[in-house]
Amino acid sequence: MDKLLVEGGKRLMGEISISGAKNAALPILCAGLLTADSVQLDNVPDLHDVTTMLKLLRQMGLRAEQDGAHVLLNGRAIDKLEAPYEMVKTMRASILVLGPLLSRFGEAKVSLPGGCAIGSRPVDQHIKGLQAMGADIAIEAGYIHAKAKRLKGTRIVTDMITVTGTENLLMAATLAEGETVLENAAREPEVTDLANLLVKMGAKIDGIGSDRIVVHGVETLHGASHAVIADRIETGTFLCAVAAVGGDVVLKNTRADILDVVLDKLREAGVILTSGEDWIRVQMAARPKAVSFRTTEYPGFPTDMQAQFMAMNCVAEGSSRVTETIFENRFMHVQEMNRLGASISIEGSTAIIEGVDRLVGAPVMATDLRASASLVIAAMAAQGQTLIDRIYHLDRGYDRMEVKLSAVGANIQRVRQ
Ligand SMILES: CC(=O)N[C@H]1[C@@H](OP(=O)(O)OP(=O)(O)OC[C@H]2O[C@@H](n3ccc(=O)[nH]c3=O)[C@H](O)[C@@H]2O)O[C@H](CO)[C@@H](O)[C@@H]1O
Ligand SMILES: C=C(OP(=O)(O)O)C(=O)O
Repeated sequence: MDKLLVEGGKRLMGEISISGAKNAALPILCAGLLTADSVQLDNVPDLHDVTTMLKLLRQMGLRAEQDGAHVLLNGRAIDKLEAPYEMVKTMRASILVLGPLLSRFGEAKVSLPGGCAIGSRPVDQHIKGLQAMGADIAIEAGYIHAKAKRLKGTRIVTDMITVTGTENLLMAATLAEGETVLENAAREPEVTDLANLLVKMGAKIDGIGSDRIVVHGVETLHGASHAVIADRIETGTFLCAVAAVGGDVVLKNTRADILDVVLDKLREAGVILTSGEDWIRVQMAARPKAVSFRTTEYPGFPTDMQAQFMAMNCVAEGSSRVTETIFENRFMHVQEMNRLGASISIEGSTAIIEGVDRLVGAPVMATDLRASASLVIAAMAAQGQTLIDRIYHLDRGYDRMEVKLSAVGANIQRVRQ
């Protein structure tokens, strides 16, 4: 099994190119199920989750040709309307095939995802929305089995804001009969990116980027070309790395306008940031100042950046409070950071971090995707060597993270033990 061996204490200098967003690429690949024409995608990141999604879509009969960041999809010959447990268990985003399959083919069978390290993560809102659109849904032997001759537009108010829930219902609504109103919709930039592709495919959507999306169903969708939006979480992860260890790095192929709150918090920590249309420069010469925050839905502070900021706070001057409001169990990195000498205690959904003068390398274990990234940052800020186990979590969502960081001066090696 692969591990990362990190020698800490190196400053970061140079340029990093940011990949396309995992959380946009995954729903966008599923949108290929909605048409018999070709969908041409660019800026698709090279990640295990993308590989898993392509495998899942191919076994349904979707043709997918991948050449680096280009992916060409064709949904003419789809003949299997099922997402099996073996795939869904390795990637929860597999649930995103449910809406498109049901809407275009009138049937879908998708394994229930089950819980994961960061929380129970039910999909009841996806089911509730599709039922409101007239789907007949049975839960049998761990599978969601959904049928509908043709989905019918309606007004859906989800109990909470859900990102993949909004995406599933949005895709389903494009081919439904009549008007669907999605109230309490997620406003994440990745939802907007998906909606922009759907419009290029002929979907009629109003309110894109707002919490009230109105979809006027059409009979069929056609092919389109689209470049996946930059990964704001990969961007934020590298910004936190520079904030924690110091340096001067330019992040290319990214956008500052989808990272407002994250950039504000970094400035509060003492980081110097400048940006242009598709780049962000991060400079850090001093020890960071501790920053407190609560995670919330976009445009608030993203839960997917919580662990990486905590790594920075571990070595910051002063104490901070970090409250997680989206997932009930997203502090699995705390024990591991404490093994490196951090001083973090947990009170309910709040972590209290007392910044320490130094962390010291030790063996640690990654428990989920962003926890893994936060351990890489903590290890880079620590003295000596840290061996990070279970990095398959990291590979699920980062495009060659250790290669990109090593190119700007980090000392990180992938080892097989
Ligand atoms: C592939 C993808 O895009 N993943 C992102 C997506 O996950 P995902 O879409 O799974 O997260 P949601 O936005 O759905 O979850 C938000 C909250 O709603 C709850 N919930 C959600 C749906 C539902 O039917 N019932 C329910 O109770 C969840 O358990 C969670 O507590 O948004 C999360 C929140 O920004 C991010 O951390 C993930 O990186
Ligand atoms: C939680 C995440 O992803 P997923 O929803 O795919 O588990 C993430 O990207 O941090």
